[in-house]
Amino acid sequence: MKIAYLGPRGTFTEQAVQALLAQINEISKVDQIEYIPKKTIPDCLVACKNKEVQYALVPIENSIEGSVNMTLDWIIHEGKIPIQAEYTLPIQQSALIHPQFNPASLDEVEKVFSHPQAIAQCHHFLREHCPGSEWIYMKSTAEAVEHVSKNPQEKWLAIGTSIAAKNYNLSIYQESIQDYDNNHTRFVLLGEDPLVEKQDFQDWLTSQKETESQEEDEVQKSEEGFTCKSSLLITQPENFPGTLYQVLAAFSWRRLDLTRIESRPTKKALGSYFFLIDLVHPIDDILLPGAIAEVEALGFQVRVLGRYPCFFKKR
Ligand SMILES: O=C(O)C(=O)C[C@]1(C(=O)O)C=C[C@@H](O)C=C1
Repeated sequence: MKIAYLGPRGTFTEQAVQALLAQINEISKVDQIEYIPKKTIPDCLVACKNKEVQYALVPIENSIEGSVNMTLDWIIHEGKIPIQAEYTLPIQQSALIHPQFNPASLDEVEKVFSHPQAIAQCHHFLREHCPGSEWIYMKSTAEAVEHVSKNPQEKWLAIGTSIAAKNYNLSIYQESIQDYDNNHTRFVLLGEDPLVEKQDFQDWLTSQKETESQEEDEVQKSEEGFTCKSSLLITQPENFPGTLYQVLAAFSWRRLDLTRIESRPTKKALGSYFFLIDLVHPIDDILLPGAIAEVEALGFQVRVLGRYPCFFKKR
């Protein structure tokens, strides 16, 4: 089985894809996996659409920076590949420099390289510690680390993972430089077929709850049933007043728990939007089909982008 992810080696996405598949493998054995690094998010998704790989793992949302619009827009406009799983990874950004560059302070840094999401997560740090620096966006944090590693003579800094620092022989100047401690990125696995059967996931959850050594928040999440999600794309019939209210009412009176609502441009006209809604529910939710039917009866189109299990990093 082949899975594309945003590479090269040493990205956060690589950490996420390996951790997700390890968890899935605990639930039901998966075939031998070949991880295929791709240079960009669209490259991952196109490889999946063209069946060069069976699955693609891409970032979709960060707790500091918000949505990864490239992923959202591709899912909406380009491909009809369903979401099969979600993985949430804590993100620790590190300031990395070449071992030959020995600055007295980061004031000396002339250029900072990283992925736009990573730079955005460290704005305060960069303004305070590297005020004169130029910020240069790369396709991934690992690409930035690799670039700095190949230019020992430069006064450059990369923002990336400590694993990438090791892979490319950079020194870790400072760890955990993101502006907010609670930094998490959600990733989604896209593919035609589910990797985990419902019943297997249910059995696994039950066994997790029974394990006393479980981390507190994991147990809480499982007990609250926050383990299965549905993502819906809702298109409004026309822009008449109160449309969003009508959609929300269908979920609200059924007490369906929305975790995210977002509008994205339909790209047809200024002011024309899709609504993207994520909700958490028990694995066998019986209320959701009724809510979808009600929204459709109001004249909206509803596309289910996926109904999938959610995983997160065990501490
Ligand atoms: O550049 C990487 O290392 C990635 O895996 C991409 C990415 C992203 O696109 O959000 C993943 C997690 C972090 O939020 C920063 C960057």
